[in-house]
Amino acid sequence: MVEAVETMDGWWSLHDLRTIDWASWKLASEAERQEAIKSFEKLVTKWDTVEEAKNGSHAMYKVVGQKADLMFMFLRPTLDEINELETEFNKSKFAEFLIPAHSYVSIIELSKYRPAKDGVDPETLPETQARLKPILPKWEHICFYPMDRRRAGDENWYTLEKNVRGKLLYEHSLTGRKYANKIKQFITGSIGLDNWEWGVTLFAHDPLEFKKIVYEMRFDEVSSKYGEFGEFFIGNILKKEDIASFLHV
Ligand code: VOV
Repeated sequence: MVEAVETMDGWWSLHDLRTIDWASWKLASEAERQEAIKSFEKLVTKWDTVEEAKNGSHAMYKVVGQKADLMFMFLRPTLDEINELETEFNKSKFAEFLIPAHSYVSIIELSKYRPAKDGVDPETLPETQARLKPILPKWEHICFYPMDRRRAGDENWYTLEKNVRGKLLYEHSLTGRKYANKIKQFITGSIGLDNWEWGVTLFAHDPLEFKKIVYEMRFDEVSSKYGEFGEFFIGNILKKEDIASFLHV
């Protein structure tokens, strides 16, 4: 029987995408719009406080294209906290002008393909803990997409021996390392949690780097033979201080 791989699981994650109902936003009174903006800013301040206390993290982006207008990525220690956060958001004045566009539930995941060094469980290392409970970068651009590992005929990831999968992922990591300082990647696992097996969230200063890394990785065996991809979402950062001008009509 093929051996599964053990995973190290960190903070829970929610990608929450919303479309702004611009028609009702424009029909609202100026006082109502101001109330909605204030409610949104208040929430962001609360999320910032959680992040400062290192009890979670968030990212907030304006989506390019018509799939949504806003993309949030929330990280919290428990699924309950994720749920509380989205419910509080849904109850806010601002949410009266938002239409859910898409959501994705997963958990920050690292896998244990490499044998433990000197018998030390990697999960106990501070650097691993920092990667499992990361503070998301506030870089200018985000790219999010879900993916699966193929399970078809001879191209079946789940019938490959663990050491073969480990080797293919090691080769994948070599391509990834070329993008150090250009791309920050967060892999969230969603097997048993959502429709795809992993979520890939990338941050970049230059959005062209998304195309470059994804293109180059398409030729790595782990992607060319065993990668299946879902919808892509691309966004530009929305800073708290720019909320009012972004929503100005
Ligand atoms: C920015 C660079 C970068 C780097 C350095 C990097 C490195 C690594 C390492 C070392 C490992 C394995 C151990 C672990 O940490 O789990 C992984 C794992 C993984 N990756 Fe990756 N990846 C990157 C980037 C990166 C990208 C751009 C993609 C999308 C691939 C594409 O074709 O569109 C991706 C996917 C994944 C996935 C889905 C997994 C989990 C697969 C599984 O079967 O378990 N990844 N990845």
